Amino acid sequence: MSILKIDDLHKSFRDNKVIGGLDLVVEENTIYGFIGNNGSGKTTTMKMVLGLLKQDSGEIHVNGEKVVFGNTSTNRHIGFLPDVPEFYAYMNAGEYLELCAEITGIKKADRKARIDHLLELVGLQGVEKRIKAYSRGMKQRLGIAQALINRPKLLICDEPTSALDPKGRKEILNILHQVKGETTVVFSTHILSDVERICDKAGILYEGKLVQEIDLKDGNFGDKGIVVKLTPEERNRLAGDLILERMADNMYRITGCTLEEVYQLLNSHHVYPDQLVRERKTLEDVYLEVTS
Ligand SMILES: Nc1ncnc2c1ncn2[C@@H]1O[C@H](COP(=O)(O)OP(=O)(O)OP(=O)(O)O)[C@@H](O)[C@H]1O
Repeated sequence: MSILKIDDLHKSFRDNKVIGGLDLVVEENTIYGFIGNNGSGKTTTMKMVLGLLKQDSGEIHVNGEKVVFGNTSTNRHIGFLPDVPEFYAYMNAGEYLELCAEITGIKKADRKARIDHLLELVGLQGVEKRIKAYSRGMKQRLGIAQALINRPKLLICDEPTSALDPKGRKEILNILHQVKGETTVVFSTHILSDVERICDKAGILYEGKLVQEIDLKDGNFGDKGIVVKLTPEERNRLAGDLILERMADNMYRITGCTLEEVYQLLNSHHVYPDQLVRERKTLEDVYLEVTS
C-alpha cells in the first residue's frame, strides 16, 4: 500500500513556478530519497504534504487520507524533521522528549518505555547535558527521536544530513535505516551517496516534476559504456567505426554500442584488447543526465 501519494501537484510563488505537475508514490516500509538541486522545490513539496502550504492544484494523500491545507489531521500519521530543528535548549534530551510525549498525548504509563527506546535508538541514552551544548549531529538525532515519538507511519526528513560531517551523516543514515521496519522514511537531499547507501527508491525532482525514479535495490542504473585498453595503432584502426572517448593512457570508453556489437567490431578489425570492462552508470551519472 502507498503511504504517500501526490497527484499532479502545482505550486507557484507569484511568477516563479516551483512545482509543475509533480506525481509521486511512496510505498509503505521503504526509504525514499527525494533528490533535487538547491531551490528545486523539495521543502515546498514537504510543506504541502504537511498541510502548511496551499498548493495551486493537485492532490496529496497520506495513508489514504486527503491532505487539506490548514487542517492538520493527516499529520497524526507523520513525523517531521525540519532541516534545522528547534528545541528548548535549557532541557536535556529526556526532559524534551517527555514534554513532546505529553503534548502528543502519549499515556503517562507508556512514556518512559517509549522515551528510553528512542534515546537508545538515536544514541542519546545517558546524555545528561543540556541541548544547548549539543553538536549539530546530536540535535539532528534528537530531532529524529522527537519526530518518531508518536509512532508515525511516515517520517519526513528535510535534508537531515546536509550540514553534518561524515561521522554525523553516517549516524543519521544508520538510524533512518534502522527505523525502516517501524515506519516509512522520505528524506530530501542532494547528497547522492547518502541515497545510494540506504534508499530503496529515489525520485529526482527537476523543473517542478519527478523526471526520473530509480530503483536502488539492485544498484543497476544501466550501462555507461565499455572501457577497453588499446595500443595507438589499434585505436587508429577502430577510430572510423567506433566512438572512442579517451579516459587515460591507452584506455578508451566506447559508447553507443552494445557489448555484442563491440565484440564483433573488434573481431572484424582483428583487435583483441588485454582489458575490456563493461562500465555501469552511477547514480550521479543518471542524475546529471536528467538534470542537464
Ligand atoms: N514562501 C516563499 N515565497 C516565495 N518564494 C518561495 C517561498 N518558499 C520557497 N520559495 C522559492 O521556491 C523555490 C524552491 O524552494 P525550496 O526551499 O522548496 O527548494 P529546496 O529544493 O528545498 O531547496 P534547498 O535544497 O536549497 O533547501 C526557491 O526558488 C525559493 O526561493
